[in-house]
Amino acid sequence: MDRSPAAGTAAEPVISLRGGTAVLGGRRVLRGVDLTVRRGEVVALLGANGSGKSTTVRAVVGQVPLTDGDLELFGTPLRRFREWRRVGYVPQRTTASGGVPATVREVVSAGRLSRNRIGPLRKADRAAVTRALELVGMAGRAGDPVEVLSGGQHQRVLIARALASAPELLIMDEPMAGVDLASQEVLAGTLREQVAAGTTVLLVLHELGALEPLIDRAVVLRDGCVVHDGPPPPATGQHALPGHDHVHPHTGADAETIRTGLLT
Ligand SMILES: Nc1ncnc2c1ncn2[C@@H]1O[C@H](COP(=O)(O)OP(=O)(O)OP(=O)(O)O)[C@@H](O)[C@H]1O
Repeated sequence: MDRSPAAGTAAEPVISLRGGTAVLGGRRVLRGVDLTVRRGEVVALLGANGSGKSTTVRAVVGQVPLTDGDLELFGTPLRRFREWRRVGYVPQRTTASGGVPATVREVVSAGRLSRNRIGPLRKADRAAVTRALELVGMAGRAGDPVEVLSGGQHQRVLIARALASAPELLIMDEPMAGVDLASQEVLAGTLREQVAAGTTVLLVLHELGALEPLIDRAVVLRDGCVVHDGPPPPATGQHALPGHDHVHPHTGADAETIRTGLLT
């Protein structure tokens, strides 16, 4: 899919990670990762279980400190970067609430806080929250407690929270994992709209599946190192990549992602 800017002008990097090294639990889990994502690109970060995909995106959003290497977001070194409203982040298999009753609208509204001081949302914020809920097909559930939602609906709410700030860069860690087929369809459509609107996207995936038509480039990790950076591996060939031994914990739901062709 060609969303590149005018011929001859390379889009500027939105994410620039050079030689990223991270240590967790006394182990080097990232060992010199280079990752560049340019404006308008859709990049998939692939690799076996434990290869460092989540750690890489957590480092990009400042949640895991780098012990070595350089990281810039929108051309600004991470330590000086303050414009977090430009970034939407959906972590892996998270829950939207920690036991405190919260409605769908409240959770999504949290995505606007980065634009405001804590306090009542302005009219524009309320409109953005409603729009984000509409994007993921959850506007009719705005007043429901998140506890009553299915896993897939929950994920849609978390993605709406990330979209509520209209981010220029959207980072999602395994957005389809454990998500029912109906929600997969909605999420795929939402992502397609975001990409069409020019949003830059970094997706952690364990396989391209139905999202493949959207992906411009794939970066494959193995043992904390980049072993491929280029065209997405063919759908069936991905598992043939050296070192690919991913365990598939969500067989039922994920098996469907391969066949649905939701984005075609
Ligand atoms: N908080 C932590 N403390 C210690 N080790 C950790 C921590 N988080 C991750 N690791 C280890 O770092 C390595 C990379 O983990 P990471 O979650 O980045 O891999 P991944 O490629 O996202 O895998 P998966 O597909 O299973 O999510 C793994 O060996 C993991 O066990």
